[in-house]
Amino acid sequence: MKALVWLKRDLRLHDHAPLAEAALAEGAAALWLLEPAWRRSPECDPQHLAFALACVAPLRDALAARGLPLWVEEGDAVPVLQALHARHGFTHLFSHEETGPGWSYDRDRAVAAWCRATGVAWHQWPQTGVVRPLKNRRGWAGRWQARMEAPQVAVPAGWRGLEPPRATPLPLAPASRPLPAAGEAAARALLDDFVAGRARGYRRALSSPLTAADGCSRLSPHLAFGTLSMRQVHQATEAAIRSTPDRALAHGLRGFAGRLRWHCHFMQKLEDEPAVEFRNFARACDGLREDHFDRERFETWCEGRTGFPMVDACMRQLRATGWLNFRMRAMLVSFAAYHLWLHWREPGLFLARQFLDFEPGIHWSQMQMQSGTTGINTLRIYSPAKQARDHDPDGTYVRRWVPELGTPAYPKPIVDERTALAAARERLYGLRRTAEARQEADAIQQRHGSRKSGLPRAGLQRRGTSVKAGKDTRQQELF
Ligand SMILES: Cc1cc2nc3c(=O)[nH]c(=O)nc-3n(C[C@H](O)[C@H](O)[C@H](O)COP(=O)(O)OP(=O)(O)OC[C@H]3O[C@@H](n4cnc5c(N)ncnc54)[C@H](O)[C@@H]3O)c2cc1C
Repeated sequence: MKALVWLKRDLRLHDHAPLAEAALAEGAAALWLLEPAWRRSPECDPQHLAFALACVAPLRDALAARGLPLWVEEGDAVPVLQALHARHGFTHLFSHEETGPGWSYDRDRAVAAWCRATGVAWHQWPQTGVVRPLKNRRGWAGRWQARMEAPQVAVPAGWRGLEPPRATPLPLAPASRPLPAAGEAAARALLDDFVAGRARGYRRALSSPLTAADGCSRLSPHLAFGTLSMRQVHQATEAAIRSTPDRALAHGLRGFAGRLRWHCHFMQKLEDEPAVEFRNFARACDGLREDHFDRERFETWCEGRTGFPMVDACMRQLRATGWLNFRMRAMLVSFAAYHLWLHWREPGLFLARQFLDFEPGIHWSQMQMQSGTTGINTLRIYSPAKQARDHDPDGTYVRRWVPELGTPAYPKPIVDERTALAAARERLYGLRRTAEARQEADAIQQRHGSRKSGLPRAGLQRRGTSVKAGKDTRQQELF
């Protein structure tokens, strides 16, 4: 057997089944592809490229030290694989499963066809809790648990390289904004620091943009690029909970542990229904906003100049840093969807480029959830003024990001909140009351709703009338 390990969003040495399997081969190499389809895709930003390459560089060194060459190639998957196959005659292609955007789904189908035609055996391993293929959600949580508790895959002592590793220069990719430390060692240090103490204030810190940047784990880019496996994060968290005598730390860690499940729970939705990247979960919502897209409003929102200080502060923080906490992400989307009545797709693409941690399964599910198009969750309209009162009571955060507030340079509100929300509620509640929408909601819940959440079974009523922003911890109950 000659093996090629295709590294995708799994840029690590540890807990890596494809790399471990390749250690059994008589000859092996690894490949990381800089794909034009990725660079062209509307979700991709230079920060993603720069971060990925900063993860690839130390990984290539670590693999080379154990005899495995990591080739970095620019090009589409099939022609690159074809050329490498012609040169090295690999018999097996090893990779992790990917739950990605449409372009990666199409590319995987093309690669599968090429493998079949060429006689190369392509083996893919799961690396999260996402189950492929999945008939329904029964037993999903138990499977997630079993996967996360399975022993981590050991790092092989070495590989028999198809050729000696060479340190050719990596492509240059200037970042569009400052990046956090990249690579497996940085990811591990961040995880260790969090579970050893920083998680103590997690539950208190996560909602306010003043405290969340330090109080949250900040592991999301590492999970998105795979410098850590979900299993590593889960096991480190559970080990810390078991061993710490500090009850406050254990409490914080338990809150964090729950969110790790959400990661995979949301990704599973895209795996099960890839089209939700492009269209509404609830088809009853088709046509609701599509024909009302106001580009000027959209651009004002993107620029952080809506005249709603909390919204603008969050947008400006996000644009400057590539990260924002969950509650404020939700508020930005709710504002775009309800106050500005914008369909979620374009705002979602814009945000995908801003989020260093862009993870399609979470992202598109959340975009739709916060826009009220999933058909099953409570409509959640965030009041920017209330979020400011609750999470930035003395205005420190807003002043930091909107220094011109209170001067003529700051714009007037782009919409009248009361009128905009009244219109939004009327349209959405009117729609939800229809028999078709209710029937469809039952089907969506059967397919995508969490069985552990206590959601009503099909046929039993969902409420769907609340307009308050509740606690983040109730989020899973909603979708
Ligand atoms: C509109 C919108 C879009 C989002 N897009 C993304 C995205 O592209 N990528 C992404 O990783 N997260 C996304 N999230 C979820 C969440 O905001 C981020 O995971 C979190 O802010 C990342 O910071 P952290 O790692 O410090 O999180 P922590 O609070 O420390 O949580 C740890 C991990 O748990 C998972 N997690 C936490 N909250 C959620 C959640 N609500 N849903 C699913 N998983 C969660 C993430 O993997 C996260 O890294 C989105 C949320 C919203 C409202």
